[in-house]
Amino acid sequence: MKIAIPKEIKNHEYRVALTPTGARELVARGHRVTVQAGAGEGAGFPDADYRAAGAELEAEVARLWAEAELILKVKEPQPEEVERLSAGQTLFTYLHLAAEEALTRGLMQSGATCIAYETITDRQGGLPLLAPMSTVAGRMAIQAGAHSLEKAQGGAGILLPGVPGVAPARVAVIGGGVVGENAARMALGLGAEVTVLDKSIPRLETLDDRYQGRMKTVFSTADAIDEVVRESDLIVGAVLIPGAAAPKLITRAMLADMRPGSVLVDVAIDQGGCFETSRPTTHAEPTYVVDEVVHYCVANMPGAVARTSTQALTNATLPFVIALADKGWQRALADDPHFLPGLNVHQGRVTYAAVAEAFGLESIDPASVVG
Ligand SMILES: NC(=O)C1=CN([C@@H]2O[C@H](COP(=O)(O)OP(=O)(O)OC[C@H]3O[C@@H](n4cnc5c(N)ncnc54)[C@H](O)[C@@H]3O)[C@@H](O)[C@H]2O)C=CC1
Ligand SMILES: CC(=O)C(=O)O
Ligand SMILES: [Mg+2]
Repeated sequence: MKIAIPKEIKNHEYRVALTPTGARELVARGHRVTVQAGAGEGAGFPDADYRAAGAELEAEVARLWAEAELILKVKEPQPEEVERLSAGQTLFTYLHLAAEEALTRGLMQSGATCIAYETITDRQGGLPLLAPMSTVAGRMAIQAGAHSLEKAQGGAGILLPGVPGVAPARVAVIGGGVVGENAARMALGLGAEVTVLDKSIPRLETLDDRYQGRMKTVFSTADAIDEVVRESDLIVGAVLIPGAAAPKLITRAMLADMRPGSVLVDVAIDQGGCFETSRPTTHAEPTYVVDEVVHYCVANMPGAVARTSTQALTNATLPFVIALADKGWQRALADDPHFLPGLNVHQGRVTYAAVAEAFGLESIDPASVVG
């Protein structure tokens, strides 16, 4: 199969969808891998490494897209990329469609088959292609939050661990899944006082057991959120309802209850964000202030640590890429009930119910298109 790896064009996105190691695996199976010249540079993978792995390099981006059967990317296609997509092609990348109606409609119009990393499932009920980047983003959320608490960034001037004689900061994490656990773990490691809120009792049990009560676990209700809003220096938004737009858990009115200089890090921003005042930001300008509360809402946090993230992403995606390349998308999805929910859009139809619901569109069962 002809597989193309474009250079990512989103603001400060340095990841690439495939490492040279991944390219070598595909080439060894008889596939033709074409990488856009310079695509791996931001992640520390020069063109020569891809060439050595048996991939071809292409400098002309229009030709790269036009000749591909399967396109592998990291971030959702930007408008000029949507225009390059055509019927008969398969796109495999993060899509987060429930947060972006124009993108959803653009992909429908392209006629292409669009498979999202973030809605593929596993036997344990997890999201195996989201998990590696959630791990990265969760860990980064505390670095970003700690930096934002500095006075020069608009923060309250609070050091997360405190010092002897001065209390540590209070950190609340709303959503105790992969992002949430990793954020909480980093905050604990830095010596902050940590509370995790989740709606899932089994998840709270796991966290309580794993961290032996070192973090406070709280069932997530409106009352519980009111309380952490009043008490926290840093709040991380890490909720997810798979494939759907994130629920707004902190409203603008509630910001009045936060101390000036408190910080909100909305990791769930890629699904629309879980705070009413969140809007997507970029690594170039990651924060803004509303009602004296600093907001950090970068939608591609792992892009900043592109080397680590690219390796972790390829480790997770490669088995699925191999299945797509070896079998074609229809057989690959039909053979694997956990791969099938990855299908979001096919030939103009939405095949993921939560995405269709977000925009009042009709969805069709993905099983009906794989035969
Ligand atoms: N901004 C970025 O660069 C990145 C963003 N993300 C995003 O972070 C979000 C979280 O991802 P994961 O941790 O992997 O998901 P996950 O599925 O592992 O965890 C989500 C948790 O939220 C909980 N939850 C749902 N509704 C809740 C509520 N009302 N209150 C409290 N908890 C609630 C669920 O029970 C679950 O434990 C997703 O939107 C994901 O796309 C992930 C990676 C990078
Ligand atoms: C999950 C995602 O959107 C990212 O890693 O950028
Ligand atoms: Mg986006």
